[in-house]
Amino acid sequence: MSKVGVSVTVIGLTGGIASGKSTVANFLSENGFVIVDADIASRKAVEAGSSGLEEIRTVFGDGVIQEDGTLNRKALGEIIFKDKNQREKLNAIVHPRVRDIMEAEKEAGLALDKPVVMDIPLLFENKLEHTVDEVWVVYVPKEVQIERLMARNQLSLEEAESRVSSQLSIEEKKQKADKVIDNSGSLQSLYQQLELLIQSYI
Ligand SMILES: CC(C)(COP(=O)(O)OP(=O)(O)OC[C@H]1O[C@@H](n2cnc3c(N)ncnc32)[C@H](O)[C@@H]1O)[C@@H](O)C(=O)NCCC(=O)NCCS
Ligand SMILES: Nc1ncnc2c1ncn2[C@@H]1O[C@H](COP(=O)(O)OP(=O)(O)OP(=O)(O)O)[C@@H](O)[C@H]1O
Repeated sequence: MSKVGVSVTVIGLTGGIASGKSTVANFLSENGFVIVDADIASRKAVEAGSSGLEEIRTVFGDGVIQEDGTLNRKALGEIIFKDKNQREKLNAIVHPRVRDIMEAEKEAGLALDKPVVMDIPLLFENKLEHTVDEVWVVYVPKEVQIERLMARNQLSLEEAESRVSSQLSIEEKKQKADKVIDNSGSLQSLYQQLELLIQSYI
C-alpha cells in the first residue's frame, strides 16, 4: 500500500449505526482528507436502471421499487433489518459492486497524494481490516446510539434496536480499533479530539 512519508494514507473509519461516522467524515473532509463513503457507493450501486437494482427487483419483488424506477429504501430497510437471511441476500448483490466503486475512488484519492478515509459501516463484519492501514472507530454507548438513531430516522425503539442488532456490537468494534474516537459528548468535544488526532496525518 502506498504511503507518503511516515504517515498512514488509508484509514478505515467505522463504528455502529448512528455513532457519528458521517459527522467525523465531514470534519476530516474539511481538513484535507479524501473521503470514500460506503453508504454513498451503495446508493450508486443500485441507482435507477443499474444491474444491481434489477437484481434487487428479481430477489425482493416490485414492492421495493418506486413508481419512478428508484429503490424504495424504506421498504427494503423494513425487510432486511429484521431478517438475517434477507439481509445476506441483499449484501450479496450490493457489496461486490460497492467494493469496485470504492476501490476506484480510493485510487483516485491516493493519486492526489492525500490521506484517504474509507468510511465503511460494516468494515469488521466484512473482514476488511486488511484493506486499510489503520482502523478508527467512532464510539458511543449503545443507549446513545439508539437515542440518536431514533431521532435521526424517526424510528421506534424496537426498529432502532433491530438495526443496531444487525451489526457487530459497538463494544466489540471499540476493542478492535487502532484509534477510538469517543462521540458520546458534545460536537465540540468531538472536534477537539479530531483536531489532535489528525495532526500527524496532514
Ligand atoms: C437497506 C437500505 C436500502 C436502507 O437504506 P437507508 O437509506 O435507510 O439506510 P442507509 O443506506 O443510509 O444506511 C444507514 C446505515 O445502516 C447500516 N446498514 C446498511 N445496510 C446494512 C446491512 N446490510 N447490514 C447492517 N447494517 C447496515 C449502516 O450502518 C449504514 O450506515 C440500505 O441500507 C442498503 O442498501 N443496504 C445494503 C448495502 C449496505 O450494506 N450498506 C452498508 C455499507 S456497504
Ligand atoms: N456529538 C453529537 N451530539 C449530538 N448529536 C450528534 C453528535 N454526533 C452526531 N450526532 C447526530 O447523531 C446522528 C448520527 O450521526 P451520523 O449521521 O454522523 O452517524 P453515522 O455513524 O454516519 O450513521 P449511519 O451509520 O446511519 O450512516 C445524526 O443525526 C447526527 O447529527
